[in-house]
Order: sequence, then C-alpha cells, then structure tokens
Amino acid sequence: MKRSEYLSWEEYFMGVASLSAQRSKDPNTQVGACIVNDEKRIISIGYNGFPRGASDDTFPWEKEGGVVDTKYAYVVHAEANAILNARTTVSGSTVYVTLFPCHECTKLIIQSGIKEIVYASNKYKNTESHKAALKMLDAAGVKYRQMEFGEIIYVKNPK
Ligand SMILES: Nc1ccn([C@H]2C[C@H](O)[C@@H](COP(=O)(O)O)O2)c(=O)n1
Ligand SMILES: [Zn+2]
Repeated sequence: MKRSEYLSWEEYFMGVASLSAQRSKDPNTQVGACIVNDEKRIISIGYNGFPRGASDDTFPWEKEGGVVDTKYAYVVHAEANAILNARTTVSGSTVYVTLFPCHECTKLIIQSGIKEIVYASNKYKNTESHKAALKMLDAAGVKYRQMEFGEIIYVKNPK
C-alpha cells in the first residue's frame, strides 16, 4: 500500500518556495518564490537578495537610514528573481511565494503573464503597497489565494 503522508502538490511547491527563502541573507524577512507551469513542472525559483556583484557582506542590510544606506535600494525581490531566472516563458504559470507580492513585483507578475499567485504570509496587509497590488491584480484578473501548508484559506478571482 502506498504511504499516505506524502506532500500534496501545493505543499510541495510552497515547500520549495520556503526552502528557497532560506538562501536569503536578509536578516529580517526571507522570501522565496517557485514558479510552476500548467503541467506541474517547476520552471523557476528565486529568493530576495542583492544583484550580482553587490556583496552580501558590504552592501547594507539596514532597514532605516538614507536611501543608499538601506537594503531597499538594492534588494531584488524573490518574485523578480524567479521571473528573471526562468529559461522558458512564465506566461500562464502559477507563482508560489512565501509572502504576498509587493506592488512592484505585482507589476512584473502581471506583465510576465503569470495567472495565479499562491502565497503564505500576508504580513504587509493594509499597507499602501498591498492595496496597490490588490488593485492591479483585480484589474488584470490575476487570481490569488492564501495557503497555510496543506490548507487553502482564501480564494480571490477564481476561474
Ligand atoms: N513580496 C516580497 C516582499 C518583500 N521582499 C523582500 C524585500 C526585502 O528584502 C524583504 C522585506 O524586508 P522588511 O521590510 O520586511 O524588513 O523582503 C520580497 O522579496 N518579496
Ligand atoms: Zn516585491
């Protein structure tokens, strides 16, 4: 008899996103993303980090200070890295991401043709960035739903 405690596809893809997040050097928030096509194939992964050439040891991880002295000026977000890392089209795919996309990543998600977002944490809910992201996703008809490992707890823009 086959074992019954195996991971569901959703748990597997969010698990890969979560493992990817563990590569991040951000001391405060580690984010991972996993892009999956309609054949359930993982086509790309990414996590938040500095761009090539920007050393994790010399560029700032600070949250506060002048623009050039904080991480926000330099970090490439997990979703952006996953889209950029893809070696095939991401159009029509689903992105599993450990944190709801910010408004900038939302633009990339929409423009790259990703059709669905499955996210875990929504810790920046109620921020202006989140509101803008929701506005764009709803206008574009991109679906999004929250999942807690194994359990889908919220669905928006269903088929
Ligand atoms: N959807 C997101 C949102 C944020 N990030 C990155 C950008 C930063 O490295 C970090 C957020 O830092 P915090 O302000 O919480 O200290 O997460 C991302 O990759 N994807
Ligand atoms: Zn972002």
